[in-house]
Amino acid sequence: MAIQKKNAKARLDKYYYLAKEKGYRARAAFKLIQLNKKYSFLQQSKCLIDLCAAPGSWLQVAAETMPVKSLIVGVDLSPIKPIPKTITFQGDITTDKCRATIRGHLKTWKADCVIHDGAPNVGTAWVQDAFSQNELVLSSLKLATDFLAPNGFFVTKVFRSKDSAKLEWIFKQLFAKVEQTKPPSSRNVSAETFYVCRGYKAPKNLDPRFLDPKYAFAEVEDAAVNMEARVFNPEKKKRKRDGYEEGDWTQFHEASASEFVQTQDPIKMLGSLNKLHFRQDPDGDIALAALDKLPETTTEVRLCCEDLKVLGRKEFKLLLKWRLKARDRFGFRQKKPVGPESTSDATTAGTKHDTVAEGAAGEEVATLEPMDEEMKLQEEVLHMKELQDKVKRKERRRNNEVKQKEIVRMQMGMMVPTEIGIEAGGPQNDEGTFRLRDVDKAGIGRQIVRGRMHTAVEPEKKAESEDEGEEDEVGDALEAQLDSMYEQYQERREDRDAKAKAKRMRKEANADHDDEFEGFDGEDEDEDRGAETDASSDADLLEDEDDDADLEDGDATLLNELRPKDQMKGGLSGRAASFFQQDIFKDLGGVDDEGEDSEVEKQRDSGVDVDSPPLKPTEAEDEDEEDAEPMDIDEASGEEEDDEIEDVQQVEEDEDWGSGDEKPSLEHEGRPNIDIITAEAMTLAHALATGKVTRQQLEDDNFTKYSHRDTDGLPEWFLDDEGKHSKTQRPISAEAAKAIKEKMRALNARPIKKVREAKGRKTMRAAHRMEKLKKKSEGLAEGGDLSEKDKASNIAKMMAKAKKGQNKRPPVKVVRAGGQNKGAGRPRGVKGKYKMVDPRLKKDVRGEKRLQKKIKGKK
Ligand SMILES: C[S@@+](CC[C@H](N)C(=O)[O-])C[C@H]1O[C@@H](n2cnc3c(N)ncnc32)[C@H](O)[C@@H]1O
Repeated sequence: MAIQKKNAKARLDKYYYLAKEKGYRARAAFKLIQLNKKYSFLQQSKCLIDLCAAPGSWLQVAAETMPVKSLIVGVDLSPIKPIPKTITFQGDITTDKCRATIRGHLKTWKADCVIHDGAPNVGTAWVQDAFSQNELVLSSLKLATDFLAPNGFFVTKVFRSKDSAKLEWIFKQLFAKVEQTKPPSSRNVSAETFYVCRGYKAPKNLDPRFLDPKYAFAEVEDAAVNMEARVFNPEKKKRKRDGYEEGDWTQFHEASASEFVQTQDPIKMLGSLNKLHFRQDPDGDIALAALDKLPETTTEVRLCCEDLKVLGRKEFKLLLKWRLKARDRFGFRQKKPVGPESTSDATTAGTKHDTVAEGAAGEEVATLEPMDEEMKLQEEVLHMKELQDKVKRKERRRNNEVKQKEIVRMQMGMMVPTEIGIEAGGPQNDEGTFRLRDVDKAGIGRQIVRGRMHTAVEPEKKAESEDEGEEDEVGDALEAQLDSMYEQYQERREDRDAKAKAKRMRKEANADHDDEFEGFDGEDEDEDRGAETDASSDADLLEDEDDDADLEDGDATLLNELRPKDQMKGGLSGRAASFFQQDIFKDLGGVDDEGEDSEVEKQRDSGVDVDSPPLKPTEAEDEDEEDAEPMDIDEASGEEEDDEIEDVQQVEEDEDWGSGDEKPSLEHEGRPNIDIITAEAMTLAHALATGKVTRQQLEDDNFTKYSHRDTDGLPEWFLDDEGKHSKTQRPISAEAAKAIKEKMRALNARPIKKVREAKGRKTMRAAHRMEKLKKKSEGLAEGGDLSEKDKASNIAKMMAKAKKGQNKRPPVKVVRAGGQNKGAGRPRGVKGKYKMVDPRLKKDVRGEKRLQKKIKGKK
């Protein structure tokens, strides 16, 4: 009794008290809480079935953890007191009635989770208990297969026994992931463990035998017992944890010695028996009697037969030898002819069965065919090949992953196409796109060696390109691919960034404008170029620029093409050239003069705006992230400035500049109205004006690596990138920088368009009012009844009123909240501004005022 009390006390651990404190019906609640903490299956489920649920602590946990309005059904042999948000009923989970009842509760639903904590009425015998618990698990699994939704959970308690491995195997066939775990609240002394099975595979057809305990727990023939090991390695004894073998309810097994001699499987007999006897039965066994009398049946043999369980390897050997001799005597043993084959068999077997096999040679020992040398080699080769394939597959997978990542990065705009080439080569191809071999293939290498990149004017190139047509095609395809990728990148960028789009459109507009004046189109150029390349060489063409005018049309086109675009039409850009072709410049000597031209060009290059007066930077320009900020003097440069000038002009035409006198004239006394818009230009102008530099020096200084840059044939992305970073750096003085800064500040200080408009509207309204007033006062003055004094005072009053009303704001109407003005929205019949007040607010305000008065009075 005392012992019983002690045991009962030991069971009242912290979980017991915790369960009491929290109001759970059993400490088992914490097992589910801890399982759920690890696998979070309750939160994910909207429908749950609790098998063997009484007294209901798991149901309590499920009800408080699962989402609201979840369907929770519990069943047990014992009645369950009602639990809020759950449906419970009494039933045996092994019966069809229980299945039908669950079906009735679930209707069309499928369970996301089936939990099972069943325990049969234990206590009779351990093996029996474990078996029935496992049977119960199979029954619960059967129900789970009926009701679980695909990917559902099955959580079950299993008692550790020899069948738990079989159960685990079954779980693994039905679920994607199976884990065994023991929550901390499960007592260590208990053999219970829990299986959490995730991802129900929901097979369409399931063999009923699969979940039948008869088949599921059936013993596999002799697989577990290794008789050979028992005989040849008797010293190595395995502890038998399961107790007696299934179906083997006696401890002692014996057989007659004659049976041992006659058997085909002596090893099995020696491994499983306890004794070989020589006892004669009443009906008699002649073989046994003969055996008993045999001289080979020595006392040692008899002693060994007495207790086989204590024998060692040597003794077993002795018994086997004795058996063979006896069989010889009885004529059972047919010796095989001794040949090389049998010898090799014996040797092979010998290695396996040691010396015992020698005695058994030619009769009972299983023989293995030795592996042929050639086959061995073949197998090795196959193995190597498999290994190689594996490595290749791994490599390919890695490459694919890299490519995949690259694509994702491209799609997310994290990578610009300039980076693609580098990575496109893949991990193996470190040199990537920039391999010299590829460059050479495209013929670019030879051009670089000659010191130029232009491809159109090399006659020998044509021949080469015929030979290397295929290679060029590859290069072209690559280039086209890069171009299209760059276009896609630009489009994406424009979608994201309106400034980029605005910039592109400006650029396009300018390009169109230029084309308009250049007077030839690209296609013609190409054709002409094709015709002329054979006959001309760079050197000839560049030798004498004065001969340009004498050349035929085709030659002129070709020459134009060969020069940088900036130098077209007398050193001016197409647009500038067309500008100076106007009639008004005809009589001006300086315009056509080359020196003048180049001067203008250089001024343009250095930021001197030859066409327009100082302008306020346009909104679009301000926004453009890549254009230099007005204050950002360092970043301004030749080529960009060229763009800048044209941009401003372009917008200037659309801009509303207000009064006409602000609109700049394009000319000043027949000459271009020159203004200085950058610090570089200001510095340059200052240096020229003060004679610090001469024109010659200026020209020399302007001859830089950027002067004759040939951009034809270069991809757009490259040019864009170059335009951003590769710029001429011109010197600027501190004074010039300061002056430009001041100028920009003054420009920025101008009111914005909207403010100007508002002011204009105000002025216009005032003018209207004055007009009205004027008309009224005229009427008053003409009225004959009034005296002059009255007329004057009336007019003065009217004027004063008008003046007063000018600044007067319309009154704010106070509306009482509540009644018909309940709720949101404008109160009915109220126009203009209004303020809602309620009686409470009024009272509060009054109270506040009274209080303030009191405080003041006391002071
Ligand atoms: C450990 S209790 C379950 C405790 C429960 N999980 C809780 O949290 O309260 C085991 C239950 O299994 C039930 N059980 C055993 N065999 C059953 C069967 N064939 N059908 C239904 N319930 C069964 C028992 O009645 C017992 O209530």
